[in-house]
Amino acid sequence: MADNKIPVICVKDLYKIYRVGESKVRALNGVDFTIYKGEFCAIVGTSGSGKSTLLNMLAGLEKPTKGEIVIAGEHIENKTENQLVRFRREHIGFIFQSFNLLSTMTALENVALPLTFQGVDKAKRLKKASALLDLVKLGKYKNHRPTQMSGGQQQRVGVARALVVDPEIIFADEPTGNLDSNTSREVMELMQQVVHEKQQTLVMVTHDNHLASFADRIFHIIDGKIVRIDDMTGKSKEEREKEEKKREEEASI
Ligand SMILES: Nc1ncnc2c1ncn2[C@@H]1O[C@H](COP(=O)(O)OP(=O)(O)OP(=O)(O)O)[C@@H](O)[C@H]1O
Repeated sequence: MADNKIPVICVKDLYKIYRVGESKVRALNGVDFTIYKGEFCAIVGTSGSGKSTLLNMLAGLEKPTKGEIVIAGEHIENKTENQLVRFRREHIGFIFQSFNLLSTMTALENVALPLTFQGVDKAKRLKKASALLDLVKLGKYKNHRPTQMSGGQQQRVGVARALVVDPEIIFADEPTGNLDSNTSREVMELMQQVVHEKQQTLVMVTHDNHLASFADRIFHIIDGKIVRIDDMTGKSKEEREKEEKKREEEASI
């Protein structure tokens, strides 16, 4: 990460309280943090800890009960639905667990699709999509449809599609949930490399400590609160694995 840190996501005193009948669920219970340009951050926690709620708030898909969210310099908590649609289109890329690729389109067409919405002309769209598929090492699969590719290859198409519009910020929700461990590692290393090269900002939510260990910083969420942030910046793969093992041992005590 650069020395001059540029804040990209600032969250202040964030609460999300759901009412279920007579009772209240504090899905987010006072969350504060800042994420900087060029960072890969993982939000890790068990099922029901509040990860998806937090990601939905950051993406403006749900309104907080209380608190502030500033993304790329703009407060998003008070934006209208139309403003949010435009905001997401201009600043944010999404990578989901289910790849959400269109089955009737080739890999190239799937990756080029988001550029259509930006009004980019066809020749440019295909050129850019092609370069992205080369980047995710799918140069030979440009004309394959999703059903003609493995799960890992489809996920890499999903990564290429999220990156094709050069989003400042990428949100990923369990991005390798359907993949085996080797393919997961490949996808994570790819995301790590691309985010650092392009100085984008990646926020990933996961329940998996091993996946989280690929991040620069790991935010641990329990019962709607960030209880600890581990800084892994500059640590080697071996050091990360050692720390992950230590965390697992601590968790089992
Ligand atoms: N729409 C809703 N109405 C009521 N309660 C909700 C709603 N959405 C989430 N919750 C509750 O808020 C808490 C946090 O849920 P959330 O989905 O954010 O957890 P999570 O960490 O993403 O879990 P998982 O890994 O299982 O997806 C849980 O107790 C959940 O039951």
